[in-house]
Amino acid sequence: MKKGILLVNLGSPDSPNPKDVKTYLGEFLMDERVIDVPLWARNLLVKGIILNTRPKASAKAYQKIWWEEGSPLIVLSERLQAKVQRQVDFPVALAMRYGSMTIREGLQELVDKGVEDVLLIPLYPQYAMATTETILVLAEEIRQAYFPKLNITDLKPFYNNPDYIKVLANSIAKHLEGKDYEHLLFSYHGVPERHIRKSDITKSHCNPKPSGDCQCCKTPSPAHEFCYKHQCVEVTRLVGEKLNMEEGTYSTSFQSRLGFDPWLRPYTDRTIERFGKEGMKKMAIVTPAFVSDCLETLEEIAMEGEEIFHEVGGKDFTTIPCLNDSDEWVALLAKWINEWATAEMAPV
Ligand SMILES: C=CC1=C(C)c2cc3[nH]c(cc4nc(cc5[nH]c(cc1n2)c(C)c5CCC(=O)O)C(CCC(=O)O)=C4C)c(C)c3C=C
Ligand SMILES: [Fe+2]
Ligand SMILES: [Fe+2]
Repeated sequence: MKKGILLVNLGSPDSPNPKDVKTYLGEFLMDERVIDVPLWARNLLVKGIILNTRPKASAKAYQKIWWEEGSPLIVLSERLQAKVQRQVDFPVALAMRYGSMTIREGLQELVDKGVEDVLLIPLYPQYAMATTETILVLAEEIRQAYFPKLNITDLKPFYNNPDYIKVLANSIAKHLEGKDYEHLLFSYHGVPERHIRKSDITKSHCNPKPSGDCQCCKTPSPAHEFCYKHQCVEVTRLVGEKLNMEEGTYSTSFQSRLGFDPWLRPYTDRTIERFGKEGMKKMAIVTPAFVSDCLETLEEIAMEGEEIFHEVGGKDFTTIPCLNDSDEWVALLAKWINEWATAEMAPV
C-alpha cells in the first residue's frame, strides 16, 4: 500500500483583519471539543457574545505578530513540512484543523498521489480534547464520508518520548547558553479544568487543584493516557531531569485562559507577576504545548508576558522559540515516520 503523511496543526485566520479573524474564531470556538457546552449555549456564548467582542482585540494582537509571508504558525508549519518532505520517501501533506488548508484537502492531496495508507501526525506533544481529539474525530468523519478505502493511523502524543524530550531539552539548552536566569517557566496552553475531568477515562482520577499541585498527575494511572495536565507536568519533569536542573529553578504554568470557568492553574500571567514581585530579575520561559511559534507564544508570552515582568520590576525576560523547523526536530519526525513505515511493511 502506498504510504503518505499528513501533518496537522491548529490553523490561523487568513489575514489579521477583524473579518477574517471573526470567521476563523467562529469555526474554532464553535467546535464542541473546544467550547464544550450544549449547542444552544455555544451559539449564545460564541455567536452572541465572543464574536461580537473578541475579533477586534484578537485582530490587533495578530497584526503585531503577522509576517510578510503570513501567519507565523502557518509559515512555520509549511517550513516544517518542506523539510520533513526532503528527509522521507513518502508524500508529506500539511493541513489545519480550522481555517484554510483543511484536513479534507490534505487527504485529497495524498489520495491524488496514490496514497492508500496515511500516518496522521497531530502537531501537539500532549493529548487534549481541544487539540488531538478534535483532529482525530474530524479526520475519521472525513475518511468515512470521502475516502472510505483510506487507511489512517495516528501518531500518539509524544510528550514522554525520550527522543522528543532530548530534542526539546537540547533546544532549551542551546537557547539559554550563556544566559543568566533565575527561573525557567514551562508555560503550556491552558484548558478548562472541566476538560480534564471529561477526558478522564477512569472518571475518578483527575482532580486539578487550585494550587496547581495535584497529586493525581503524579500517581500512576491509566487516566494519564488522556490527561493533558499530567502530560504537561511530565514534560517539565523529564526536561528538568535531562538538563539536571535544580529543584525550585523551574516550574509549570498554564496560559491563554478564556471566560470565567476555572482553567488549569497556576496561571502564567499571575506567575510572572508573582516572580517579579518576589524580586526575581531574570527569568526564561518555554512553551512546550506548541510545536510552532504562534499568536500565543509571540504575542501573549514574548510581548505581554515580558511587559508584565517589567511592570513588576523584572529585567531580563528570555523567551525560547518552539521547535519550529529546527533540524533536530525535523530529523526526529522523519525517524518516527520511517519507523511507522518499516513496522507496517514488516511481515506479521
Ligand atoms: C475555549 C477556548 C480554548 C481552548 C480550550 C483552547 C485550547 C488549546 N489551544 C491550543 C493552541 C492554540 N490556541 C491558539 C489560539 C487561541 N486559542 C483560543 C481558545 C482556546 N484554546 C482562542 C480564542 C485563540 C485565538 C486567539 C485569541 O483570540 O486569543 C493558538 C494560536 C493560533 C495562531 O493563529 O497563531 C494555538 C496554537 C492548545 C494547544 C490548546 C489545548 C491544549
Ligand atoms: Fe487555544
Ligand atoms: Fe491528573
